[in-house]
Formats: sequence, C-alpha cells, structure tokens
Amino acid sequence: MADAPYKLILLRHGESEWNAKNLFTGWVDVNLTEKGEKEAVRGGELLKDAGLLPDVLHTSLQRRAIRTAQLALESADRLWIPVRRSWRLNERHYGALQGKDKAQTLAEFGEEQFMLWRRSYDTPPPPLARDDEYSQFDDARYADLPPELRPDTECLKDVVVRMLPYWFDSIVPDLLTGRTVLVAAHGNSLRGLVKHLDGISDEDISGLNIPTGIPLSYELDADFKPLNPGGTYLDPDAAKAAIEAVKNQGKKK
Ligand SMILES: O=C(O)[C@H](O)COP(=O)(O)O
Repeated sequence: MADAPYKLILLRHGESEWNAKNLFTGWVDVNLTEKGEKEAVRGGELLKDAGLLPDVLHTSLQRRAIRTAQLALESADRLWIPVRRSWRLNERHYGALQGKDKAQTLAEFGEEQFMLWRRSYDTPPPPLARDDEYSQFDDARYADLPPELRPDTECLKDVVVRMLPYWFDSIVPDLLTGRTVLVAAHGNSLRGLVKHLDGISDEDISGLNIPTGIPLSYELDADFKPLNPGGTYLDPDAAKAAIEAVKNQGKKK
C-alpha cells in the first residue's frame, strides 16, 4: 500500500456528435466529433505537461469515453497502461429524453421542468420504452447485466448508487497501490463522483457542470478526501468558459 496523497484524474469525453447537435444523449452510443477528438488529444498533452502520467485507466462502456481516453493516452504516450471498463461509469440514462433536442425540450416543457429533469438530484425523466429506437435494453454490451439493473431512466441519485460500488471496489484499490488513476467518463457520472469526493449537498450539486475534454486533477488524503477541494482543472481558463457553455446548453439554438 502506498501513502497518500493519492492521484486521481477525471476526464469527461470530448465533444460528441450529439453534444454538437444539442441532443440529450445518455446511454446512446454516439461518437466524438472532430472537435471532440482534438479536445481529447489536448487533454493528453495537458496531462503530459503537468507530469501527471496515468498508470491505469477506468472507462465506461461508451465509445465517446473509450475513444477520448485512447486519444488522450496516445498523446501522453501512455497507450500501454491497463484498462478497466464498467457500465457503472456510463453516462446517466436520460430516459425518454434520449434523442430529444435540449432547446426544444426547454421550449416545450418550460425552464422549471427542464431543470428538474436535467439537474435535480432525484427526479428522473419519464422512462424510455424498451422497444424505442434509442433504448439500449437489448444492447450486447449489457448482456451480462441482470435485466433489473439495466435502467430505463435515471436521476443523478440513481447514478451515484450504481457508480459508488465501482469507486470503492475498483478505483480505490488502484489508488491504494499508489497508481495515478485516470477515470474517463461522462458529465453526469463524473458529477456523481465529484459530489461524493467533495461532499456536495443534494441541492448544491445542481449547480455543478463538467466541461468536455479538460482533465480535472485531485489529490486525495488517506481518507480519500480532496486536498484540493473541487479539484484542479489543468486548463482553468478553458474550463471556465466550457462550464458556462454546458450550463446554458438548453438555451442555445
Ligand atoms: O447525456 C447528455 O445529453 C450529456 O452528455 C449530458 O447532458 P446534460 O449536461 O444535459 O446532463
């Protein structure tokens, strides 16, 4: 076992095709845009420049996170590190909103309902029908998952409940050995993890947004509490602008 501080890097995937189109995505397995690929490469350069070289990677089962990690690790010259994947790091399942335009949803349902679905801690959107074109219920990658664990919708609280066992059982043991751990995941699975790490309340977490493609580094003490609360973005100026953009997503045309 190594001594604290433990080094953890969180990386949201680069811009996806549906981020660019302003569509609710959730478990739909969309790819990165060219801009998203560039963000990922730059993310790797930032890691290298900061001397934060990951020893192990944890990702979701979704290609936008998998590819972001690969591009970032390639530019940091760390493609060879071990990789562990879990559905527990997936994006929040967005239920019946998957495939819907964010601006249209805001216009149709009003700001209060829109924000309740998008940012409240415990109100999930309506469930997605299992035969919907945007359902992943029968996707081969979830075949090993008992049907009752495959979501039809999730709120952030549901994400925290399914993500934390992975944090404790898989990520913490890697940190304990002294490895620098990279977690390449999604806006809401990372919001759930940050909520846990920083002890953010159910109310305040609604104001937290995570930008695409910019590494967020944490140093954790022996109790896995951040020595740098809120983490440190490796490009703080870019992060600030990108956080505002995520926050205002429904509002743009
Ligand atoms: O799933 C999505 O649509 C996004 O990746 C995250 O969306 P949000 O910022 O609207 O929750």
